[in-house]
Amino acid sequence: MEAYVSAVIEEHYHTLPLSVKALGGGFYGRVFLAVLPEAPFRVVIKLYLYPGLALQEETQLNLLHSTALLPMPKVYFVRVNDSLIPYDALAMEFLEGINAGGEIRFSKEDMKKLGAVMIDNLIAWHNTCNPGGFGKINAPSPEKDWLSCYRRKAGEDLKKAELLYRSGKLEKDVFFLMDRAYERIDDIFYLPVAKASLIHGDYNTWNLLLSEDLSRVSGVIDPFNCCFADAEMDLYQLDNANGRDYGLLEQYSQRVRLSENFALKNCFYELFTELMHYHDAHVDPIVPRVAEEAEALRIQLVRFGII
Ligand SMILES: Nc1ncnc2c1ncn2[C@@H]1O[C@H](COP(=O)(O)OP(=O)(O)OP(=O)(O)O)[C@@H](O)[C@H]1O
Repeated sequence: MEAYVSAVIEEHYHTLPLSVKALGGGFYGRVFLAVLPEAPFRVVIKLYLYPGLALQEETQLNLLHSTALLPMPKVYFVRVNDSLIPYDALAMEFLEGINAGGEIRFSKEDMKKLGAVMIDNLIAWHNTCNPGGFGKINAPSPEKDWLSCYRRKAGEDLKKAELLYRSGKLEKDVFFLMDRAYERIDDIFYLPVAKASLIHGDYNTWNLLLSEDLSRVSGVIDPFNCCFADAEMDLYQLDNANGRDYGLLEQYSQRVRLSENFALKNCFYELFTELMHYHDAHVDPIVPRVAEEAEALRIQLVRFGII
């Protein structure tokens, strides 16, 4: 893939990179740092394993960038796949820093201070609202009601879970629980959501960067399905990776009053969204993780008298 990165750079900047280094990769892409002999000197190139995602991420990064308190990479350009380079590519600014989701040797209080900054930024996004309603960025006719918007999305996620179940990749109990929960979606989402908030969609500490000396949060990357939604849809990610060490959800809930049915919605969002990712990225579900998420949802459904 490094050769494709060089080709993207050469085509756009008319010079070959001095070096190309792999930075990482996840469900949907592979990320590289290209060093150039001239400005902008360092360019991050993300190659996407599936078409369409680069343009989506560009739109999402541009909107998040304009409303963020923390640095976000500027998008330099997007290149759609063709016979020369078979991957969609997004070129963006390199942000200095180390991954906040790694092993951070820091006192509890210092971790919490960094966590507070991460939460300030998230709240700024959540306070960025679309008066037109819920849905994708630039949706021509956003939905006035969150549940009407989310019911359709969760229905699509359920179909994806069913495909995983029918191909033997998802436990029957998990799929049946999702099916039952979906049937009762009106009872789960019984409180209207007042604001169509901008969400990042993947706000966990793996997507946050810290300065080398750990003194500040140096950036946020990698939104996914960033859109105007129920702000609480962003929150299950706060407990992912080492988010609890930064006290992320705890601090968010001290700043923003969570809804009465938050715990129930949180488990629903997590299970349905995670299964969608496994399906879309063609990755086999991690059985114990999914079982744990399903059990958490089952407990909440019982607690709320829904099953
Ligand atoms: N703009 C950037 N500046 C500095 N480092 C970056 C930048 N973008 C990505 N990285 C590094 O590359 C790694 C992988 O990036 P990213 O999270 O976007 O890709 P991914 O995990 O492949 O994404 P996805 O979850 O969409 O598959 C990050 O953890 C980070 O260390």
